[in-house]
Amino acid sequence: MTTKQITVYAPASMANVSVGFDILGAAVSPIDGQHLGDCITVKAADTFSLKSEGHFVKKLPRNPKYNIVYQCWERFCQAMGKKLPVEMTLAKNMPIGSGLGSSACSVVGAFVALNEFFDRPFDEIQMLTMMGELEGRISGSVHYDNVAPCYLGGMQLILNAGGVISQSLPVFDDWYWVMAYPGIKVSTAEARAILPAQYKKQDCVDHGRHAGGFVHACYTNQPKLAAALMQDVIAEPYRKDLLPNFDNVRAGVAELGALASGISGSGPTMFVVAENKQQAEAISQWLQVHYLQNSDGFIHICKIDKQGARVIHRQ
Ligand SMILES: Nc1ncnc2c1ncn2[C@@H]1O[C@H](COP(=O)(O)OP(=O)(O)OP(=O)(O)O)[C@@H](O)[C@H]1O
Ligand SMILES: N[C@@H](CCO)C(=O)O
Repeated sequence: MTTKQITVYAPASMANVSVGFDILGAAVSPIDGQHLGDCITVKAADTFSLKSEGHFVKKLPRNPKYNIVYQCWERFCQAMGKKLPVEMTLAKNMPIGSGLGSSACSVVGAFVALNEFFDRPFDEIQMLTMMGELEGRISGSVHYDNVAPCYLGGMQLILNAGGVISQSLPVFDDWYWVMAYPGIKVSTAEARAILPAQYKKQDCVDHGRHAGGFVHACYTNQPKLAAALMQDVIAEPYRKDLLPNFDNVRAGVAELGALASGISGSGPTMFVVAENKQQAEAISQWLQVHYLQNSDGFIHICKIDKQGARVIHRQ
């Protein structure tokens, strides 16, 4: 008899996308088919256990109870009203504190794997609510701009009104997203703590124009206008010093024809938008030399991942 087992892949995500601090995020996956995200397996067992493996496992908390996957299991059991004896395995393929939604990958992967294993007791809203809660424990406040795209795929606009948490935006299918992780860590909680508590009126007006204009450009299929509006007056001016040589790197990729560039989530990963594959490859090579800081760093040429978290193995 085979033991019931499910493995879920939860993709990386880029929160904010420059124009939508805490309200916009997109899932991304490399065009070469590699997995950029965590994989979580849930298997039938007599007692609960959690095992972690993968390239970035050494960066996880030593005590498994501090692993967010353990806390997701506890929260899922609480929602089910009973302790669920399963063996969970986290393949930690994402660097922590990267700006690629590493904790969101673990949170989404854990909830989706448990929900699939127990034949979907929870609907999309219940799942997203629990995911936001768990992500909030780590970063200090509930924001859905990593968990929603990682779970649902595509580019997600966080609405949080009228019983709706998030809905997808149309995306520009031609765009390539070059994601460059320099290999250093930026803590989300710390990158949030350095932001001002209040903003000038002109910044609020510009932010509304950029965010509203970007959504309009997506719906009216105007890629050049959308790219021109990808500006961040909320986080980037305060966070850019956390990234290595941000202004020079941005100027360098612009010279290579990049349509836009910015900080992925709270950094230090940078995203760069290229209008074709050849340009994406040239930008990737340039970033390899000018942005990566050590051997942990990497660059992936990505497309928006429209599927989001998915079962990749079931038995
Ligand atoms: N499974 C897990 N994956 C990632 N981080 C975890 C996990 N379990 C616990 N943590 C802890 O959560 C914190 C995650 O920090 P942080 O939010 O800065 O990283 P992140 O999720 O990678 O950020 P970002 O969303 O910018 O990629 C770290 O202190 C880390 O030790
Ligand atoms: N919107 C969040 C995402 C963190 O990954 C922030 O920028 O702080």
